[in-house]
Amino acid sequence: MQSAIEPNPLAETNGRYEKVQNLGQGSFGFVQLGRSNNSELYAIKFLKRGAINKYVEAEILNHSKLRHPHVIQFKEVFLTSEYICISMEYATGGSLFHYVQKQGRLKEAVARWFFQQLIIGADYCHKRGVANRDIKLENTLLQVVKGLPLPLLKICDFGYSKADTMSVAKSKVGTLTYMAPEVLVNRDGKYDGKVADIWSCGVMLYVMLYGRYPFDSPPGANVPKAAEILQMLDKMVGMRYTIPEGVEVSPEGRDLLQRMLLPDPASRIQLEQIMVHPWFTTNLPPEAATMNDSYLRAPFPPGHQQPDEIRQLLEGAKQHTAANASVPMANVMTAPPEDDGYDASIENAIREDLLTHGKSSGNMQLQHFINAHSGNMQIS
Ligand SMILES: Nc1ncnc2c1ncn2[C@@H]1O[C@H](COP(=O)(O)OP(=O)(O)OP(=O)(O)O)[C@@H](O)[C@H]1O
Repeated sequence: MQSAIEPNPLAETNGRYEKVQNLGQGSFGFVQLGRSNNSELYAIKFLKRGAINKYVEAEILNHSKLRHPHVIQFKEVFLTSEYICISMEYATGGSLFHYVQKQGRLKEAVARWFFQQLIIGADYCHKRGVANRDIKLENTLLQVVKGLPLPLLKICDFGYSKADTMSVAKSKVGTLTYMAPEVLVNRDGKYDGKVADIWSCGVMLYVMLYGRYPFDSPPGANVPKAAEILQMLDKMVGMRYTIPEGVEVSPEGRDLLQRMLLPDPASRIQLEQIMVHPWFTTNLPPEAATMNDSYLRAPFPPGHQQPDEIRQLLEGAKQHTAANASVPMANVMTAPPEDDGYDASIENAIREDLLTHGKSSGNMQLQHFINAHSGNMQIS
């Protein structure tokens, strides 16, 4: 039975979707399982219409551009009086985070199975011009497929409403553990998101193989202190990640990890190189190596929502609240508001603090790294 406090926005869709159950709550919205009027199940993410800003918009548009077996399939965006709703493929197997947590750590062959799919999915996204910027075990879902010994991996969550990197740090300390060092210190967003994704994939591989994070995240508080982030950054820059005792990983696996977790983004291994690395190519089905060429060429099916249509829908949603949501979209197209509602002051304060602490730490290697990547060459 529907509880009074559980929202059911799908009731407004005139039977297009009906709510089946709640799937979960994120920092910026909630997700429900819905059944469409042709009896298919979809995961539907609900974000408050007022929460739409340029980041949410970009991320929804990015997701809509992707069509690949290792990316959660975007279906459509629609509005209810209070929410913007993103309908997408429903992954039945939970997140890879829970899978790894349950097993403690994964055998090398199992980790490779997931990692190969992660990299092929990321390569497709990058070739479509989309960097995920929030790759982590929690954002990779599993699809159980009959006849397959292990679930398929699906990249999901294109950073809806949290594309700004330090906003992630503020909202969820855990995400910091996947963040590339150049992202942590960067002031002006001029890092390469695709190269940063490779770092995050390296952290994921490490966690799958060792059952722990390579660089401990700052403890406790919701908003981590700059000094704590600095300790983590120091380990990243010095490549001091812990190798737990008693865990055997092949030399090829360790070599790949080391190349992915290189602090200097320019020296970090690239996706094309990962895809020919001997650890990666072991047991790789021959068709997997070239599958992205076909997916990049494949046309979208008829009826696929076009970017302009999505933009128009979002624009309408931004302009109109519950009270006047029924105004036809054609009547609500006006210039986007200047203020997108995003308050960067806390993030900026943490970052400035971090850079100041780094500057005065006396650690030359750290200072050098910060100089090179903060976007402010005056720190010396
Ligand atoms: N396509 C999907 N299929 C199945 N479950 C999903 C799907 N998308 C999201 N979920 C589940 O819904 C829950 C909420 O997801 P959501 O993306 O809103 O937040 P989150 O990623 O858990 O947290 P945050 O927003 O803070 O990163 C999660 O448990 C997630 O696994």
